[in-house]
Amino acid sequence: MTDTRKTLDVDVAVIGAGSGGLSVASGSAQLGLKVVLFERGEMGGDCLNTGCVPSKALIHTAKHAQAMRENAKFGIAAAEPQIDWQAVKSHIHGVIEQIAPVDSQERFEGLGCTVIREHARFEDEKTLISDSVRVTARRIVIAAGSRALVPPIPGLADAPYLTNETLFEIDALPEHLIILGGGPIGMEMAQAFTRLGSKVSVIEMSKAFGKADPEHADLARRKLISEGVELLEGNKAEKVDHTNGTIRVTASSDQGETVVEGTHLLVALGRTPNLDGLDLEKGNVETNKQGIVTKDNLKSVSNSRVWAVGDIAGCGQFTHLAGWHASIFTQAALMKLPAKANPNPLPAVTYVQPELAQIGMTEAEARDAHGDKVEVAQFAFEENDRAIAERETSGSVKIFTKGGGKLLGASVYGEGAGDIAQIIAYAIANGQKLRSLTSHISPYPTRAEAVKRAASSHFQSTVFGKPMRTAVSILQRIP
Ligand SMILES: Cc1cc2nc3c(=O)[nH]c(=O)nc-3n(C[C@H](O)[C@H](O)[C@H](O)COP(=O)(O)OP(=O)(O)OC[C@H]3O[C@@H](n4cnc5c(N)ncnc54)[C@H](O)[C@@H]3O)c2cc1C
Ligand SMILES: NC(=O)c1ccc[n+]([C@@H]2O[C@H](COP(=O)([O-])OP(=O)(O)OC[C@H]3O[C@@H](n4cnc5c(N)ncnc54)[C@H](O)[C@@H]3O)[C@@H](O)[C@H]2O)c1
Repeated sequence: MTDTRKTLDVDVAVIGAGSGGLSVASGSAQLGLKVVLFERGEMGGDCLNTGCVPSKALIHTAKHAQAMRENAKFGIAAAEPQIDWQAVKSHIHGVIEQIAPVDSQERFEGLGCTVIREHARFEDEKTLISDSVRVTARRIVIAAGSRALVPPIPGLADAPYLTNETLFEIDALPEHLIILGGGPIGMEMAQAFTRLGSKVSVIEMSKAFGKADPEHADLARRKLISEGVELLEGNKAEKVDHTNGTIRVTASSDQGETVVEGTHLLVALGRTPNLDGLDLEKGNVETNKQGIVTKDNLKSVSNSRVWAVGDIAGCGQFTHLAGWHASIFTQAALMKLPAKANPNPLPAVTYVQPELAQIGMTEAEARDAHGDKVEVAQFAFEENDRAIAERETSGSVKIFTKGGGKLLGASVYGEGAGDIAQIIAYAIANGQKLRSLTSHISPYPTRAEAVKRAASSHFQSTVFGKPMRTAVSILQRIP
């Protein structure tokens, strides 16, 4: 049979139109390069269609529902919210539709990219093929993302389980949602569905919010439990079975076996890279369990034409990291600059309410690296006037430094933590020291004042200590 594929020769070929691939394609096209962008599914990838956007839209709905229950403290009659799940889904899809034009085929064609809505795979080290085209490219960027990891837990594959790809499409609110995994997906969805009226049980083999600051994770954990989430920590999911609409998960812990019965099951046990179907051996692209094996500038270790960005680069799964990767590709591959993918610092925000934000090193990582030199500057929202006015005072800002005020990382737990933490991320990224967080006028009353107050607390003893008091008293003699 004759091969009728159209042949294209381009500067940059991108596999995947998610957060990473779209940023690579738009940057490359705007630099005047010839770009082909392959997407086999929806433009926008996970973040827009099945990840960040629908989850945050759902979380916001749930926040409103919870506010109704808690209204009495503001002098408004509290009420149990009536949830119209179909309307909630319309809200979620409305949000996706509103953002979708930014990621659309039309927009990228407008930027000059050739968009091929097909599955791409390697033919050889410099060629990609899909059903209708054969593309040779100077640079090939793999941005094929990841999907929910479904481990070989006996019975799971045969059970009617949900993942982030199906969760936002369910017909009715779950009566009892069992969630496997207490990471960001599990905990964000646990709080949201509990607030919407589902009974939720989370089965987590270790600790929920396991990557967060332990003190802040504990506050977040208690908050979710107080709202009704059943949290089974230290419980490993070992077996799943289902009959007549009931799903049973058997979990094991040091105390023995527990069986949890529910109506729905969400698998949130981490992610696995979308490596299959790419014929990576033909492209001589080395992989491991995390994804494509790259150098520290994201270039493949085995094929110098190939680069990896986003989840498939195997070094974290965040939309902002995928965007950062795209900028590293642009600098390293296109501008030949010595850019490195190691983000400084990487923010990780879990959008439970209140939010839980981690910037750069955790305290434990800081102590591992710098031992006793690590100091913690902290300020609690209990003493923040805005937090008091809004009656949401849980949490604090914690900033981790080493001798001389070098900023290493921070953890913020509290309302708006993701926004507040950006001030610290900016300071770290620009090589500023702790003192720099005290040198601006912070508007009153804002929660972000807590950053300045935390940083200032570090200098309290210097500013108001005995030597300074003595010096000031002497200076008062000067007329
Ligand atoms: C429920 C959930 C909530 C999340 N919330 C957040 C959040 O709040 N903040 C945050 O920063 N991150 C969040 N994330 C993570 C974030 O969604 C991902 O890190 C991000 O989408 C990764 O972007 P990517 O470009 O690497 O991959 P993706 O967005 O997955 O895009 C990859 C694209 O490649 C396409 N593709 C794959 N193989 C091929 C092929 N062979 N040919 C053609 N096309 C192909 C896929 O169809 C897909 O569209 C969340 C994830 C989930 C699941
Ligand atoms: N707000 C955000 O930025 C956001 C939100 C959602 C997802 N994400 C990204 O998606 C990634 C994946 O999230 P996730 O929550 O699916 O994964 P995760 O890897 O962060 O958490 C999975 C959890 O499952 C537990 N686990 C594993 N096997 C188990 C078993 N057999 N029984 C019980 N527990 C088990 C692990 O201990 C872990 O705590 C995140 O790491 C993050 O990068 C980000």
